[in-house]
Amino acid sequence: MGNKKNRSLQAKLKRNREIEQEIMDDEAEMDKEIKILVLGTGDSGKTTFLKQVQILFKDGFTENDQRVYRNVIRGNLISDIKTLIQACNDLQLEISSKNEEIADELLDLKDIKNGKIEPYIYDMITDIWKEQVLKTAFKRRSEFQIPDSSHFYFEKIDEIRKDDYVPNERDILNCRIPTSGVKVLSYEVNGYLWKIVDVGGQRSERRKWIHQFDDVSLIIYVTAISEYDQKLYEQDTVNRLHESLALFEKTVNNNYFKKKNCVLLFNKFDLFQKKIKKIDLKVCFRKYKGGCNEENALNFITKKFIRSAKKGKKRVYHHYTVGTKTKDIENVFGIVNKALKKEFSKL
Ligand SMILES: Nc1nc2c(ncn2[C@@H]2O[C@H](COP(=O)(O)OP(=O)(O)OP(=O)(O)O)[C@@H](O)[C@H]2O)c(=O)[nH]1
Ligand SMILES: [Mg+2]
Repeated sequence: MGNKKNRSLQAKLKRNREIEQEIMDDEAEMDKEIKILVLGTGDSGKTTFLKQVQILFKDGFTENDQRVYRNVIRGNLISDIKTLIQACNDLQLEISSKNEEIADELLDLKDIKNGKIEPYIYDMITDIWKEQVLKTAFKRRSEFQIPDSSHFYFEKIDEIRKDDYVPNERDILNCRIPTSGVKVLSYEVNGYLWKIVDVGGQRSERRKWIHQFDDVSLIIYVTAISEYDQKLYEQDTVNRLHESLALFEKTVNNNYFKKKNCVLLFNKFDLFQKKIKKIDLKVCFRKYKGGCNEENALNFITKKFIRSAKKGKKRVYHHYTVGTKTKDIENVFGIVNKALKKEFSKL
């Protein structure tokens, strides 16, 4: 009788210990940190990805963010119009005589950072943007450097110039500020602490990457596939997609990430779809023979990237994205969870 009681007590104690251990394991798992490093060349869409994370997993943009972006958007209006006027001059696209003076005056303007632009300057930008040659220059933008989204802001200048203008999500997602240094976004989801690390992708920024290589759970590599006919901002003799492919190969095969999975985002898919109808991928890859066909071009680029990852324990998941579409990035997290599932069982 006594033995039976004793056995039952032992079993209870054993079960209690098991439960305690399960709770401890759970807590240890909860404390686990998921560090995702977002890499890629400049202008590929890394920071846009982080902005989407802020919308999806944090509370979106603060009033301070909105103020900062408003000032940048206004400042970009000036620097981008100057770039377009200069491009017209360089490409010998003649601005009509009635706007010549305006063009010269705008070219002489200093860049602004505080978001304060005189009304007559907004008027000048509005007038000159009506010039057909500026639009022609914008269409030829692969021959010089200007953000793809600049026309979006010229089109809504009447709203941007208002005293009470507050940029909406779309305005902020399209706004270009090249990253310098490292930015980390942290949040808790599914019982894990997520740390998403954004770095600058331009050549001078890449030497800072190595300081972020420890304890990485996953790499997200962003490449802008629409850039196949564009040259680097840093060196105007180098094709942007060639640079991105070479950097991907170097990154994904780096010893640090040998055993880490990678999610490869073929970004700027919207711009790619428009471009491939007119510009053959041959301008970038001489061996490509698929013509101006979206599927052929996409298959060719996808294979080039996937094949450059050496076979090993890691896996490269790929996905086509429009970085400015929140739904697209939400879908990426389905893949991210899959890629991390082995290590983080709660996902
Ligand atoms: N049309 C379009 N624009 C995009 C897409 N993804 C990003 N952009 C825009 O591309 C520009 C550059 O994006 P960023 O996220 O700043 O690029 P980045 O990789 O962080 O660049 P660096 O900080 O210089 O390394 C911004 O104006 C974005 O709005 C996309 O899929 N489609
Ligand atoms: Mg950036």
